[in-house]
Formats: sequence, structure tokens, C-alpha cells
Amino acid sequence: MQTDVVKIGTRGSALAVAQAAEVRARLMAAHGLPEEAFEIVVISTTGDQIQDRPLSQAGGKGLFTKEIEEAMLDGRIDLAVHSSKDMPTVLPDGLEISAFLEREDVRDVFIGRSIAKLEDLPQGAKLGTSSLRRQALVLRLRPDLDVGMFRGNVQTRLRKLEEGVAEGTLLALAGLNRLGMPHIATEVMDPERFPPALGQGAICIESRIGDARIGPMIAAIHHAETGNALLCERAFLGALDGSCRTPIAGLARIEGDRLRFSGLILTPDGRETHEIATEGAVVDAVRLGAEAGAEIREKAGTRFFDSWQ
Ligand SMILES: NCc1[nH]cc(CCC(=O)O)c1CC(=O)O
Repeated sequence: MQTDVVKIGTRGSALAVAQAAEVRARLMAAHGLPEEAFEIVVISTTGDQIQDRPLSQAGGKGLFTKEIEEAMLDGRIDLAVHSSKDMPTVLPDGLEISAFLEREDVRDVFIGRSIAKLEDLPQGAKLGTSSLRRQALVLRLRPDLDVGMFRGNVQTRLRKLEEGVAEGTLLALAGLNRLGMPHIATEVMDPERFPPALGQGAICIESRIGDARIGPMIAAIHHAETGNALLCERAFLGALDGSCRTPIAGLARIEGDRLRFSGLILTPDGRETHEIATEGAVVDAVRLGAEAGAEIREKAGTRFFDSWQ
């Protein structure tokens, strides 16, 4: 029954395809289905095509999701697998995030070419990253470093490092774990000093609202604790109207029925930072995140946000 094959849309990078395969494996296990019940459909996005400038300058949100969402609305795919940190807070009409998988390691790692630790790099050393958050966090710790653009998927960036384009780079440990290469990290960053992107380490599944076949299928693999943490983090991000390409960091942690959230916003040069910490009941996840966002906004003032432009 070819028409019943569930089509899973994803970007084409090795990491994205590994994430889609993980979702397929979980759906197979949850529903006792064979691999042939699913097809992984690779879709190229604007974010994948832009290699010559930082994504923060490419304009617009959802650079990694737009083409995939169009395919879902057209019925070419049935569900899409994304990294939560690449997901805008507002989705197109008719689509929703229907599940989160259990979160992987949330931490960033430093990968040094010949020096293992960020703090041991010589004065003025070159560090490559295309993330404004990582740029700002690095400059806060090491204002002397020469932080430059480093685009491309994980493999491309590692090749550039080998070629000596930079002395080091930073990546998410979750991605390295999923690619089976955590050993290339030379330093795991402490999330207190170097907080992750909102949503980091969590795979999410997007689908059509009200899809009677796909909706319940996906609900079976939802991880509630991760879902609640992400509700809080995405509410914080929504209140700041940001995306993963602005210098915002933060993390929600859940213990039992309690949720603790801490968030941080920085100027791109890392010189000015504002922090917020809050805690409350897990059932109030969205309110806690939204209030933290409103509060940090007020703390920082409009001049701070103007400096991002
Ligand atoms: N923006 C690219 C991206 N989106 C998600 C991850 C890592 C995996 C994750 O956070 O779940 C990465 C690569 C990186 O930052 O190292």
C-alpha cells in the first residue's frame, strides 16, 4: 500500500538526516511498523543554500524551515523533523509542533585545532562561528579574540578547522553525539558560563493541525518533560521576538513538578549582558517563560535592543 507510506521531511545535512532516522526508529518501535512504512524526503532550504554570509544578515526567520513547511502544506510530506533551536516561535497557519523527543545534552563544546581550551588560546587568536550567541558569549570571556564567520554544516566547519582557517570553533554537543563523533570536542562548556541556545539539543516534530492519521502517531513518541521545558523557552523567545540568530541564551530545567529557568541576552560584542532567573510550577511553563522575557526586556531597555539592528 504505497499511498500509506508516511513521508518524513528533513534537511539534507548529515545531522538532519540522523535526526529524521531517529524519529523514524522511534515511530517504528512505538507502533510496531517496518522501516518500509516510512520514507525520508530530503528538502533543501534557503539556510542550506546561503554559504557566503552570516545567517543573521540573510534576513527573515525560518530560513531552515520554510521550504519544508511548504512541502507539508502541499501534502508532499506528512511530518517534518527539526532542531528546536532552528524553529521560529510563530509557525505558518495550519501547522503545529506536535512532539518533542527527549532532550540530548544541552551544552556547547569548544573544538580547538591544537589548543584544547578556549581560555588557553593565544591573544588575538581566530575563532570561527556563525552564531551571534556564541560570538557574544566568547567575546564576553575573551574580548581579545578575533571572532569571524564560519558557515556550513558540521563537516564543512571541521574541514575549515583542519585547513587552519581558525584556531577553534564551537558546536552543540547534541549534534556531535547524534553524528557519533563526541570525541572531537576538546572542551565541554559549562552551561552556567556558556548557556545554550533556547531549544538546543531537542528534536521537534512539526505536522498539520488536525491530521487524524499522523497526529496520534506522533503523540505516542512525545517526551512530556522536554515539551514543558521547551514551552517555557519558546515563550521566553517569543516575548523577545528573537530567533537562534540573535544573542539570546537560556535553559529551562525540570525537577518533578518544578521548573527553573534562566535566560541571558547580550550585545554582539559581549560587553553588555542582562540576566534573568525564575522558578515555578511546571504547569505554568508558558507564563514563566513569557514573564521572564517581558522582565528582561524591561531591564535591558529599548536602547539595548536598538543596538542589535
Ligand atoms: N544551527 C544549526 C544547528 N541546529 C541544531 C544544532 C545542534 C543540535 C541541537 O541543538 O539539537 C546545530 C549545529 C550546532 O549548533 O552545532
